[in-house]
Amino acid sequence: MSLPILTSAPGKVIIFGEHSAVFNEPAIAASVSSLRTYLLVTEAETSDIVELDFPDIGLDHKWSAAELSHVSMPSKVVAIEHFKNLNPELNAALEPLLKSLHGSLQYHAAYCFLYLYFSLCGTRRGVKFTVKSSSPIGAGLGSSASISVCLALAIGKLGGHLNSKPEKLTKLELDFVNKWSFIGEKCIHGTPSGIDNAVATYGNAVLFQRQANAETKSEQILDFPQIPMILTNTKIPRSTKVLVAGVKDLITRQPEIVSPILKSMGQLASRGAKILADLDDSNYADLCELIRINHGLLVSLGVSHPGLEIIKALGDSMSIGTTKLTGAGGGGCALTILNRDASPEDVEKFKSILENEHKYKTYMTGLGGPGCAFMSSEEIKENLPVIESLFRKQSSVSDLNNTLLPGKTNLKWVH
Ligand SMILES: Nc1ncnc2c1ncn2[C@@H]1O[C@H](COP(=O)(O)OP(=O)(O)OP(=O)(O)O)[C@@H](O)[C@H]1O
Ligand SMILES: C[C@@](O)(CCO)CC(=O)[O-]
Ligand SMILES: [Mg+2]
Repeated sequence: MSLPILTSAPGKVIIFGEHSAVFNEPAIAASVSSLRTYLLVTEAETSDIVELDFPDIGLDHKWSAAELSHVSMPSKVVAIEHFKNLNPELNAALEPLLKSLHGSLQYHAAYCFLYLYFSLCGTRRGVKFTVKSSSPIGAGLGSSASISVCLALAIGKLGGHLNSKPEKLTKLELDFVNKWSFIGEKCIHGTPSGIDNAVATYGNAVLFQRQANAETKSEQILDFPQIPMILTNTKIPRSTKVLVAGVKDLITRQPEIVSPILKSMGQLASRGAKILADLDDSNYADLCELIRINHGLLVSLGVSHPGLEIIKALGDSMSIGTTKLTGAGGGGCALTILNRDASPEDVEKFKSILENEHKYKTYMTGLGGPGCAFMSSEEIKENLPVIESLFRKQSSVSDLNNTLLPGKTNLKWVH
């Protein structure tokens, strides 16, 4: 596909089953309609470099043709070969390209990019990749999966793997994006379950389960109910990679105790899926009860944080709803499912205490909605000045959403 290329993918909220999903238990997640990542691929200033411009994490890096020439492409573009273990030769070859990057945010984003770039289109030079996100980064709402999906789709197109139909992404193409974005997630956090990239690829909501043979089973939940919910970002930084590794260590130390907890979490997700398929006044309290139990089990795995417990304690003491951490925990976000009778005044008070006293950020966003998408080169070219201005450092989340949010603007996205 010719340049420019523009891709997008949503963030997600895990309703049931974070952490247990990594250990092959079922889990439920939904895409978040208004929190998305966008990737623009354009010609670089010179024809012999590859440039990353990721202003959200302060990364602007150029690799020269000479540096890139030391890495050879893996011989076969078969995702399954990278599934269990990332390719050790490619990893070793990428190390010198990554050594000047600062901190884990930049390192992991660039590693994910380079791995997909060399696997899917490694000889192309003179390209610049710019990423902007309206989703908070490293906060439990699937930012790593949404950037991985944007990269897998754009690089898949650049490498000529995904150009079968101009007017839609076929099922096979979505499966390709899902597989390669899972590999991108592996670069970012080691042992992902694959639930985040599945939701970011296919959209809507999924009942997901990783299989023992590393394959995944995800059932789309098309009519996901709009559960009245507040998402609160504590802004406490954390890393999914570190938290997932911590749970693995705990299982190794306490297998008899922790394995049944993970099993219980899987049961919560299965039971939750049945309730969500038929949610009404009669079973709403059951849903809230499952949410409360899931949070308690996550606390027992050691992945909560005092900052998340503030949200839970406030929600409980105001009797406004039921709170559970979402995503990997350790900071980041919690969701509060509002009680049916929560008054608008109480909801406002709850949000205002969190925002003003604790300096947290709250969101009320719809769940479900489109997965990954791209824009045709013609559509981008017609709107290039506007689109390029959005990818500059100073553009805000509302600028991004006002102009680019799929389904909400006049620009045509292809799904
Ligand atoms: N907009 C972005 N620009 C650059 N890098 C990003 C962006 N969004 C995410 N990333 C990459 O994703 C990493 C964050 O991934 P991490 O899995 O820790 O958090 P998360 O995906 O937001 O939360 P969770 O996995 O719990 O849902 C960052 O370190 C960075 O490398
Ligand atoms: C913590 C975790 O379960 C969810 C992160 O959003 C990790 C994963 O499933 O990959
Ligand atoms: Mg992540």
